[in-house]
Amino acid sequence: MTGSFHHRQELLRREAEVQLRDRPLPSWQKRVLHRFAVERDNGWYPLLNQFAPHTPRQRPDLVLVGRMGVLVVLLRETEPDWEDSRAAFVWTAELLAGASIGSGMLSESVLSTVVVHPVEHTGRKGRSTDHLAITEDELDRLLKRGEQILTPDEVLALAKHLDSRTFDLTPIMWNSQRIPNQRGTVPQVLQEQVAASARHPFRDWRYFLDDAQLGAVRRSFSGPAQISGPAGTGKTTLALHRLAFLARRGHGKLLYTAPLAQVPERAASRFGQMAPELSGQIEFGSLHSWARDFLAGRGRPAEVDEQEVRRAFDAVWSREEVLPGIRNSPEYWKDEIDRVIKGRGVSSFDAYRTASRKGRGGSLPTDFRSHAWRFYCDYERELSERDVFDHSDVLKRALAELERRPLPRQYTAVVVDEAQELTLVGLRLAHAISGDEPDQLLLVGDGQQQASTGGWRLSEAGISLHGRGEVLRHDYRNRGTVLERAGQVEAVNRYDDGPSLPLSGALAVRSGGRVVDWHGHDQERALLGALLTLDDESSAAIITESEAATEHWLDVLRGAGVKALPLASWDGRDTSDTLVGTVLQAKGTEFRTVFLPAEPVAPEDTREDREAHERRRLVAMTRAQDHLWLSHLTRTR
Ligand SMILES: Nc1ncnc2c1ncn2[C@@H]1O[C@H](COP(=O)(O)OP(=O)(O)OP(=O)(O)O)[C@@H](O)[C@H]1O
Repeated sequence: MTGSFHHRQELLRREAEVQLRDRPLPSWQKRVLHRFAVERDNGWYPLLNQFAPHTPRQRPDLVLVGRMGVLVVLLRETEPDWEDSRAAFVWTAELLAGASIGSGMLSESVLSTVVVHPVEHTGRKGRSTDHLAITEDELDRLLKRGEQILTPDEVLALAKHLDSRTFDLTPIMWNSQRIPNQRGTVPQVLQEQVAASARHPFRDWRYFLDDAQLGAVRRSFSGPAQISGPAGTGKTTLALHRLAFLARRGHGKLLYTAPLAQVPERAASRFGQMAPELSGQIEFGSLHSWARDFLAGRGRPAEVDEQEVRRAFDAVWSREEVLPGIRNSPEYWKDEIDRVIKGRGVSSFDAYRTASRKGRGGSLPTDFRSHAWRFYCDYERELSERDVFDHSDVLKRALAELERRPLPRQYTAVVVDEAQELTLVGLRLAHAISGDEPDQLLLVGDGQQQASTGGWRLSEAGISLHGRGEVLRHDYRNRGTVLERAGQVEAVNRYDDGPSLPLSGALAVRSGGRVVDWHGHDQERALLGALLTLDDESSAAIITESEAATEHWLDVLRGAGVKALPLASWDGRDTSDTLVGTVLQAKGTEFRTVFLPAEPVAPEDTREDREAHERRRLVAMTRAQDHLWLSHLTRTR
């Protein structure tokens, strides 16, 4: 066996020698090419640049397609400029842009650039932003180690695609005409993969996109744009791919932000799994932390003293007279200040009287606005007497500062995820950060998942989409049964500025799944029982409405000896602990199994409260990939 293996290798090497004999290549390059040609039997397909060794500086000398992806190879005596290695990458990526290989469209993450130097090279080696530099004696490291991303059929399809797209690259040691396709039709391949994926995602989001996603990744927008689509349709995935795509085509900074604290942190961790070499080019942070750092950088106070702010609010609340006909909870009034008055940047009673309360409707008593305005003025007085400011003030100040003196260097792109949670001031700030170059601001969101109340129209922030809106519809996360149930939730979309699609219109990519409706008295026992029967590979979370319920369930789990972790302190990495947290903390997450216990919730006596509650329920349910457990507690009297 070993003998015949070596014999075959020797045969291939000799064949390569004959094929390359007339090429005026330096001997070290020939050695490298022979080595690659021998790998043909291990599923690597080499394509040589027809101009090699006089390959134009910004082109690859060789492209190698294999199960571990596509290698853009530069054979160089000295280290190439980063612009050259990037250009070689982009050139190859553009050739592959339209390649559809059964399970989807290929993302650029399957490509990587490698610079191979002769063995005597003494210069820099290792990984940089733009390439991996090695010497010829380290080729094994490249060809033998690594994750297998592509099937043999896909490898061949890609190699053939490259061969057919350019005269610059020619197959060495293989002939695309002579190798037939090995298996069935494209949809058949896809179906097989979906069916075979009972446990794991059937395709890796880092390498495969659908055509709507890929179109939006590559599309050149001539102004602010929006990506929408129901839960699980890959909006964040698309945004991350777009950032990588843009990062590879420029050297400016890019920003990914969201109006929620944990979302950017988790996105950063996903981006690190996809394109770690580009991580330094992209800033990930919440809009508040961006505003705070920006103000601090300009020498302006920016830290919010949360406790003092709470005391200021409580002081006003304790003096509050009950207003008949309106919900008298501190949360309601806090929301009115945060989302409507300060959130919309209203600065006078006259402006407030006529201000839109989009998404904060309900029939209000006639003197509601004057009452609320008085409340707000009292609160502001309390803040200033304590010499503190709140989170809304931080956004407002950052916006004012940016209008006074714009950023010295603009971002190449600004992505705002969970955009439906922005206040109007937040939206204006995001717009101001993105500057006035077109193609910079990308809003990513889904109105049906808006957890907070209140809203705006893009035009109020001077933004118009002019058709620059993409809607995704294939749900990659929720299995059919879970999607169907979540689609029944009446989550009213109050954010619908651009085109959108309700969850009930989404198409489940994966079928199956299970929804358990539990009825009974002792939900702690029932939930624990169900949790303990899950197999070890299942990631599980309990999602609650309130912080109090989160605390309760953490106690229940720990009391039963189950390892539990609050969602608020989870960094998004795989864990065997059961995660517990509120819907807001669960934004942007997903788990194989999700438990939704019943809990006493505050009476919802306004329409907007009821609507927000339904939307939060939809968010919670759509965190489940395979299995959803819903409690319908029969309360004992
Ligand atoms: N083209 C794809 N191929 C395979 N998996 C995908 C693809 N696009 C997205 N996914 C997977 O689907 C899941 C949902 O994706 P993502 O979080 O980007 O969706 P989303 O629309 O931002 O969701 P939500 O609005 O609910 O937060 C993730 O597990 C992601 O990896």
